[in-house]
Amino acid sequence: MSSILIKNAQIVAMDEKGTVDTGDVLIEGGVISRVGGTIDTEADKVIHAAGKVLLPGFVQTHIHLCQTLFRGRADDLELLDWLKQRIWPLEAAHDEESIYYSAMLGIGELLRSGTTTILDMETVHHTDAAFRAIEESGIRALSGKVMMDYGDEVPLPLRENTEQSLRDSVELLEKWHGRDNGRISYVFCPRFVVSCTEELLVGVRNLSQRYGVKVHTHASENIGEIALVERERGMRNVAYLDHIGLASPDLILVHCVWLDEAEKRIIRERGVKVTHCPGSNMKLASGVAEVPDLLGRHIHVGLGSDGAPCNNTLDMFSEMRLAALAQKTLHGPTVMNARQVLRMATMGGAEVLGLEKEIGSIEEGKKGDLILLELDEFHAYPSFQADPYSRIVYSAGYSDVDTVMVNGKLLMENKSLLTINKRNVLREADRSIERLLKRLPNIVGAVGSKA
Ligand SMILES: N[C@@H](CCSC[C@H]1O[C@@H](n2cnc3c(=O)[nH]cnc32)[C@H](O)[C@@H]1O)C(=O)O
Ligand SMILES: [Zn+2]
Repeated sequence: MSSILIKNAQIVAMDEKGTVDTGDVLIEGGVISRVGGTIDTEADKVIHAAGKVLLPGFVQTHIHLCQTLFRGRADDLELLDWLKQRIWPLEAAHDEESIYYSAMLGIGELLRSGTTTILDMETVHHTDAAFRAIEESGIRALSGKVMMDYGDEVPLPLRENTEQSLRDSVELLEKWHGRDNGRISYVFCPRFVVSCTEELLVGVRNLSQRYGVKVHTHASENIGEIALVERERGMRNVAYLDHIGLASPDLILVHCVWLDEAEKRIIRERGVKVTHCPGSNMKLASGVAEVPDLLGRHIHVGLGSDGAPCNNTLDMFSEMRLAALAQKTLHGPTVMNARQVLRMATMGGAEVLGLEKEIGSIEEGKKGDLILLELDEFHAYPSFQADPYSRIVYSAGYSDVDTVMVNGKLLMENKSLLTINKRNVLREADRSIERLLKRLPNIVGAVGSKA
């Protein structure tokens, strides 16, 4: 049984009590076995962490690894142009290799900046390649192929047959769900109501119940979407999802910017989970989700950066900052304080994923998903009696993360990734997007070379 002993860290535990304490943490067999005080024991590895901050790894509850290769290729566009002229054609041009490097590029960025768990929505095809990247990298992930079987504007290569979409999903589920002692999970990912038939959504509901697997979808991101759903399905978006039986504790809705009172009640009463993506919502001008209101209703809300082309980083520090500042602009400076935001980035995300007993805080019995921040820098000083939450949320950043572990396995040490060959991934990401852009005109004639 391998063990890691972390010595003299400032432990910001993110437990219910809000423990902040300087001391040692022992991880044995991938699990946190002791927290706090001085632990004098032998360990396979000892990390001297004096002056560093020990945190639970960040949990991001909405990512599109398959879109990391499209970073910077869909900026400053109207949302539907963003989606239909750029993202869908680009996704349609993916092959196994480009999916793999898109995922590796994204995971490299996520681990480098302290994210240890993700909820990831892939594209229609080649999802095996994303799972391979997830498996090799060591990140904790729930992932699934996107499902879309409806809509004239969906490019043909992405437009699925209903039965086939369900079958392909189950095939991936049977192959990947529960891999590596549950580090990898499958999740059903119908893209959003506007691109799914009712038959598909009901099929997803039945399979989710049969296999005990979660469902993740975009919902109520923009005004046009909810109007379209209301026109076509005769109900508001979340009300419709409830009507067809999808609203349950296993449903994770991302965005939820445009909810009415009845929909908020549905979410609360059915135990539906919510993901907030402030960077994406601001960049695509979707609106500002009513997060303080949702939290006030005891709805579980996690944070995510969405795909690289609508953010454009996958950095949780940036997302935390935006989550706080966006609400202050609207509701005054006292809402969304630093501790609340950090909770959303850790325990809040764990609750959204149903993993609150396993990750999200530093407590005995939880998995060794931990990060260390090295804050010995101008931007994080003075450190004298500094409020740790303020320091982490408002001052710290991407490059301060220096150690990352998942399941007690070191994935980054001294700012160097151990499971990902950075040089190779950067080079192959460039080659992959170059080849993908060459394929693009053949796949979707309508898309110009600028895409
Ligand atoms: N990041 C996400 C979604 C971006 S599209 C943003 C929103 O546009 C919505 N949408 C898609 N097609 C239409 C449409 O034809 N009219 C109005 N809204 C749409 C859709 O529901 C989604 O919430 C992704 O990569 O899939
Ligand atoms: Zn998204």
